Amino acid sequence: MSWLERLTGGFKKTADRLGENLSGLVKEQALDTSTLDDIEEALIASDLGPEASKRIRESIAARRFEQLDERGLRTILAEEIEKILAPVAKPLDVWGFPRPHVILVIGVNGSGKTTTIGKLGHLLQEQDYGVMLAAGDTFRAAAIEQLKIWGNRIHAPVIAGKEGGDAAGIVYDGVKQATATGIDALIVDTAGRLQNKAHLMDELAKIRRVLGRLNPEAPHDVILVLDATTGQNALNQIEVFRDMAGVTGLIMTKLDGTARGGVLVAAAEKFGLPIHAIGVGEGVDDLRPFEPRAVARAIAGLPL
Ligand SMILES: Nc1nc2c(ncn2[C@@H]2O[C@H](COP(=O)(O)OP(=O)(O)OP(=O)(O)O)[C@@H](O)[C@H]2O)c(=O)[nH]1
Repeated sequence: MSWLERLTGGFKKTADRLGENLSGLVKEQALDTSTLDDIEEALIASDLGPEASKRIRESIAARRFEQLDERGLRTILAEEIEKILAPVAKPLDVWGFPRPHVILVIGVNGSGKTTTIGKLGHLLQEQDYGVMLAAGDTFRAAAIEQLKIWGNRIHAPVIAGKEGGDAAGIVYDGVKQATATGIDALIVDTAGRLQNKAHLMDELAKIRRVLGRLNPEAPHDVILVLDATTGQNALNQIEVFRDMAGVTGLIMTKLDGTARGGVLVAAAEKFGLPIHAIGVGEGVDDLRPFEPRAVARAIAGLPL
């Protein structure tokens, strides 16, 4: 299957849900206030968030339709969603010099962090960048093992230590080795225990201090991985991690398994942070930067 086919397939549940919520709302008559209210509510119920839903409602109202059928409504929705997504759809750029460009990856356990690191590494390799992974989530042995498996899968070296070891030390070793071997991008896994915020903040602060001593510009990116299936919760996580960890961009995963893909639009409108890529599956090729138009049409349930 091509990426576009996987994308449409991935957003199918989201599009179906949106379709159900919107069904029967537009009748063969001019749009009145109560219909606009219903449309806005349907968008909120489809996880697009109050801000984006209101914005879309206002755009529809401003167009002063005499008549609007369901297909017409979907087309406008796709256009409006595209406008919201376009400013934030920014592929990750490996710009840091001296190399390596350091990417810290953060997010709560189970968000798909480790898998995303593997897929992101593969994506950068496809652009001819040399990639190294660092197992900075030393809290669980399984996380270290899983990162090694991904390293094998994409043929990227993995810097890892023992369970319970010092994450900042791993990152230090990672930068040293990446520098020595001419690696372009060092992708660092980090622990994701939000339950113990103070400890997590200390750990991230220490990683930053160590990195800053090696290269004042590092980390060049701090990417938060979000699990789309958690809906509103994903938005709360952006708020918490933005304030705590200085998030510079987002990757949203698991958009394939959920009817809550509208949360991508909510995140874009509410936070305006770059969204570097989206994940629509567990395979190595299932993470990509996205075309705002294609995603908007997939969410609206229109052919791409
Ligand atoms: N369907 C689907 N599953 C995904 C996607 N990304 C990750 N997963 C799955 O989500 C589960 C959790 O992913 P991990 O990468 O282990 O998550 P993590 O955040 O590193 O979690 P810990 O290792 O527990 O810290 C795994 O089973 C992944 O295969 C995606 O885009 N789509």
